[in-house]
Amino acid sequence: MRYWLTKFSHAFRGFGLAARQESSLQVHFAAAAAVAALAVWLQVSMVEAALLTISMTIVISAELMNAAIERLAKAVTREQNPYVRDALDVASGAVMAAVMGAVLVGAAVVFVRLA
Ligand SMILES: Nc1ncnc2c1ncn2[C@@H]1O[C@H](COP(=O)(O)OP(=O)(O)OP(=O)(O)O)[C@@H](O)[C@H]1O
Repeated sequence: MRYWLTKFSHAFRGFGLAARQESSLQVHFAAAAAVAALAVWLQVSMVEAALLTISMTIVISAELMNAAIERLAKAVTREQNPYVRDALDVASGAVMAAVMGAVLVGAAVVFVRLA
């Protein structure tokens, strides 16, 4: 039991740290809140709400992984390094892919509701 409590405390520490320090994560939180408000206003179905929730969770998870990779990169070297550059850019690409998917899902839900 103590093992799991320790693991959760580490996870919550990481989440809180990223939430405080990563401005892009704060933008995603604001966007998620706006999407949630829009979903309530549009009275989306349970399935649509689940799709929106999964999409937003993927974006926030990708942003957390990106923040983790940025910190690891800084720990590895402060010098210019082509592998570090590729790793950081691929991590940013993962966030961009997640955001594009979430925008598509959001647009589809809005289209279906307003059509
Ligand atoms: N050590 C490095 N070697 C080579 N390229 C790097 C290195 N560090 C950063 N870069 C390049 O600069 C880009 C921005 O890096 P990073 O995200 O760390 O910058 P930042 O401005 O501090 O970002 P943030 O504001 O999100 O903290 C990376 O995507 C990568 O292309």
